[in-house]
Amino acid sequence: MVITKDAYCLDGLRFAIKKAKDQQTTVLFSYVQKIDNHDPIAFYHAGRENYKGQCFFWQDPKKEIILAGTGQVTPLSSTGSYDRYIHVEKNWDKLLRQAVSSGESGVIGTGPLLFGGFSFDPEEEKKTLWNDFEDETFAIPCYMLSLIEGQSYLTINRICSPDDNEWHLYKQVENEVEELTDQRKFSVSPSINPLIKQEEIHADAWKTTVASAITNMKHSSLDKVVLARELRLTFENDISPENVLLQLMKEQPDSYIFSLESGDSVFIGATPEKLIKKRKEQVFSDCLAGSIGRGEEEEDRRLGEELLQDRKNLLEHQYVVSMIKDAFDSLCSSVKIPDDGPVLMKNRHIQHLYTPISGVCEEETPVLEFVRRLHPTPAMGGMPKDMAVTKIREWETLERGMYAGPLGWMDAYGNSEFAVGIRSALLKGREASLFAGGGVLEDSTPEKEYKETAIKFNPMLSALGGTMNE
Ligand SMILES: C=C(O[C@H]1C=CC=C(C(=O)O)[C@@H]1O)C(=O)O
Ligand SMILES: [Mg+2]
Repeated sequence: MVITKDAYCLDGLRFAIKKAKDQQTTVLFSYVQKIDNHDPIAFYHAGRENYKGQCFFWQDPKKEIILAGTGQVTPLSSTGSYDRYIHVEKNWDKLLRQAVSSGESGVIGTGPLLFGGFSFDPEEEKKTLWNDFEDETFAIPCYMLSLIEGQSYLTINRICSPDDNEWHLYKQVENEVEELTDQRKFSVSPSINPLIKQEEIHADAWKTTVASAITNMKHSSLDKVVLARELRLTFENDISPENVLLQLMKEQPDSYIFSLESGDSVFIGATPEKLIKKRKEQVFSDCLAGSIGRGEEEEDRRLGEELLQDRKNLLEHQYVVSMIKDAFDSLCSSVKIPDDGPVLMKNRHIQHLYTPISGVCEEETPVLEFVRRLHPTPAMGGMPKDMAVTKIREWETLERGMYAGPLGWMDAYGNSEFAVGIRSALLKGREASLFAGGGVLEDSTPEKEYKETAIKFNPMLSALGGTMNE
């Protein structure tokens, strides 16, 4: 990527178009500007007026990086059966090699940035629920607001061709930016949207599947499989993703809050689970598996203690730790895991066993090499990995689509972060499909797993305004 010293967007555009002319190619142009503090949901909302189906939102648990993107300069096309991680990485590298960046360059989470997600299993039989999404749905936004350490940055991205005119492009961008950053237009009032129907999809059949998975595990080398189910909600009016995001930000402040739009669908959620965070040579992941509900003070403490002592949950967690450790060991020169066992991670509706893991790798190691080796961890798939994915394909009746898949971003400066798309829902007009799964082991019971998944629906149920599970 060429970083120009141009302080003005127009100068940078001129440089990019000249480069496109000289090399008879297309050039990704990126301009970054510091702007006055701006509300990311207002930006997202404004973006949906012209770019509905092409917006995204991201907020990490520490609120280090908040992103709201709108429009797509170029979606990364899907090519069928290949290594999808290499495909995304190669296309991204190719675009960056030709890129020109100007303005405030070099700030994490600004400038050219690829945002999107991978489906859980590209070999899953496609029905209709997820037909708006590809197995890898990634794009570079036309406009992006980044909140980094309290400072707002606006990124403008464009693909420049040899015969583009800089004035023409500049005027177009200027008008669009004005519309997007006009906060006066913004009033997301938590509108009343009555719930018409709330339906658990094949709950009894799911319990039967869990029971036969348990039997299967007793007679095979399958140690763990995560089985998921669906809850479907219908509202009177179209669901507003802005309202859902606002609610999630309020209720799940310690989770990743995300939305990824494609066509008429919005994949949205508040996931507590990091898959991989990369800051140059530093990498981090979360081992999160093993769950119990929350209670009033004393009850909550007792539940936490119970979880920390529970053999089944500790084993369910341990499979995740050892798999993530192996993946880190294969790519890192050093790996750190606390040696005093898991601690509790408490969110509004649920508590989990949690072990953080970190490592140091070569700065050049592609983040998607980590994603490839990690996904799906035994918290999303099972153990052994390939066998569990095959069994999920065979046994589950829901369409997972992007649920439990890696979702996140990569910037041009060696920073990236992917979470796993759980505690999530697919919104389509008036309908929401919520997903929740649980780690099934030999000594699971279908009833307990059923209750655990019921609790896991609650973050999305609460944000959408559904009837909460106990
Ligand atoms: C698969 C989900 O959660 C995973 C993450 C944390 C704890 C889990 C568990 O205890 O079963 C699951 O492995 C989900 O929320 O849909
Ligand atoms: Mg569990």
